[in-house]
Amino acid sequence: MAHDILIVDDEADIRDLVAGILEDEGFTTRTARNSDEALAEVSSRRPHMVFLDIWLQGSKLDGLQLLEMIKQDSPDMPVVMISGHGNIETAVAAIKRGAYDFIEKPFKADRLILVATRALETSRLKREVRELKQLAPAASSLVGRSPCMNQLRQTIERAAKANSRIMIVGPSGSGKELAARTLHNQSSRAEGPFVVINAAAITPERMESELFGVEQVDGQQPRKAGALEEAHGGTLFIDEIGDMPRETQNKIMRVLVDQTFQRSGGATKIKVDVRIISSTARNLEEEIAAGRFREDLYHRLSVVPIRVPPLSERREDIPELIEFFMDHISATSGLPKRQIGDDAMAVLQSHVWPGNVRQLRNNVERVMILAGGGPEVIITADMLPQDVGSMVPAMPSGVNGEHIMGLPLREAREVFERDYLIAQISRFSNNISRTAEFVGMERSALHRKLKALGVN
Ligand SMILES: Nc1ncnc2c1ncn2[C@@H]1O[C@H](COP(=O)(O)OP(=O)(O)OP(=O)(O)O)[C@@H](O)[C@H]1O
Repeated sequence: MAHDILIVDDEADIRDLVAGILEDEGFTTRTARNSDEALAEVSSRRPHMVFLDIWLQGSKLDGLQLLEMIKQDSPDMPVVMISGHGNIETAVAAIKRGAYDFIEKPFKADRLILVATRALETSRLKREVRELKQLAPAASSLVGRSPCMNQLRQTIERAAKANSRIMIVGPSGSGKELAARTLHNQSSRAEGPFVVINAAAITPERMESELFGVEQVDGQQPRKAGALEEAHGGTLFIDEIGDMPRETQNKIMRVLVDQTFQRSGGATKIKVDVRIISSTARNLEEEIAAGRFREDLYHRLSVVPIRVPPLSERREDIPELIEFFMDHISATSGLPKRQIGDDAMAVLQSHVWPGNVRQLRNNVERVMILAGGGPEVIITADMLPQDVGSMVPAMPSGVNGEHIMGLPLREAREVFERDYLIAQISRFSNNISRTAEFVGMERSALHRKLKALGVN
C-alpha cells in the first residue's frame, strides 16, 4: 500500500511541488491550506506522515501550534517541518517539540524524498519494536513467586544498584541469563548495551577476537569490534565462564585490573567502562582445584555471588511458568492456549526437570503443538511427552512397580499411600497444609497418617 502523506502549506505552489515530487515516487498525497483543513484531514484518516509549513499565513494555528496538536493525538506520526530561509531557529524549536526533521526552502527533490523515506522507515521500526515488546514480555521478567524466587528478585534488586561484578551460579536452563538481563535492566546502565558472549560456544582460538576485537593488519581502523568494546557503557555477560581458555583468563584478568585491553594484532590500548556479569553451571571451586581456572580471577569476578535455584527447588512456580509460556507461545506462534488437567499438572510438578525452566518451556511448546484442537482441549497426563511422564521419580512406585504385586493388600496399600503422600508433599514443597487440602484430608489427620506410615 502506498504511504499516505499530508502536505500542509498556505502556498499553493509549494503544496503542488511537494505533492508532485512525492507522487512521482509512488506516495499518495493529500493537501491542506491551513490548520482547520489539516486537522480535518488528520481526523478523517490518519496519514502516515505530515509535511508542515512553519508559518501558515492566514491560519488559526501556526505551524508550531499545529505540530503540538498533531503530536498530542498521534505522538508516533512523523512530522517534517518546511521552513523558510532564516527560520532555522524556529525549525530547531519544532524538533524539540517532537518534529522528526525539517527541510529548508528552496529544497531539492532528492532531499525531500530522502527525508520522507527515512521518516517513514523510522516510524515503521518504532512500531515494530513496540509490537515485539508486547509480544515478548518473556524476555525480561522472572516468573515465579516461590520463596526462593522472591529472594532471588530481592538480591538482584540490591545487587543491580551497586556497580560490582557478579557471578551467577546455577544449573543449565535455570534462568542465569535472564537473571543477568534483569540485573542490567535494573542498573544505572540500563540504557547502555547488554552484550552476551558464550565461552562454551566459542572455540579457544576465536575467544580472544570475540572478546577483544581484531585490528586491521595494515591500518588503524578496527576490522571488528570485540564484545568488550561493544559493551562500553553497559554490561558484558560472559556465559559459562568456566569454559574460558586459560590464556584468555590471563588477558581478561588484565582488563579487570585497569579496564583497558588491546585488540588482537593491535598495539593501541583501549579503555572501556563495562560491568562484567559472569555465569557458570560448573563448580568453579573444583575447576580451581584442578588448575583449570584462576583463583584470583574467580575472586575478582565473584564480588557478589548469586545462586539461581534449579526448578526442582521451586516446584510451586511450575503452574505459573506454564501459564506464562502458554501465553507467550500463543502470542508469538498463534497456537491456541490449552488447559492443563489436574493429573497432568501433578506429573509436571513432580518431574525432575534436569534441563530446568528451558526444558519445561520446550515441553509446554511441544504439548501445545501436538495436542491439536482448540483452547477447549484439556491436557491430561497421558497426553504429555513420554519422557516427562516416565521420569517422575517421586511418583508412587506402587503404581507401576512390580514389587507391589508380591505384597498382601494391606502392605501394598501402605506402600502406595506412603509413596503417594511423599510425592504430593514434594509437589507442594513440603507444605503440609496445601498437601492436606489437595489430598482431601484434615491437616492433623495427614500428620497422624504420615506418622503411622513412618514418614518424617
Ligand atoms: N523465572 C523465569 N521466568 C520466565 N522465564 C524463564 C525463567 N527462568 C528461565 N526462563 C526462560 O528459560 C529459558 C532458559 O533461561 P536462561 O537462558 O536464562 O538459562 P541459563 O541458566 O542461562 O541457561 P544456560 O546455562 O544453558 O546458558 C529462557 O527462554 C528463559 O527466558
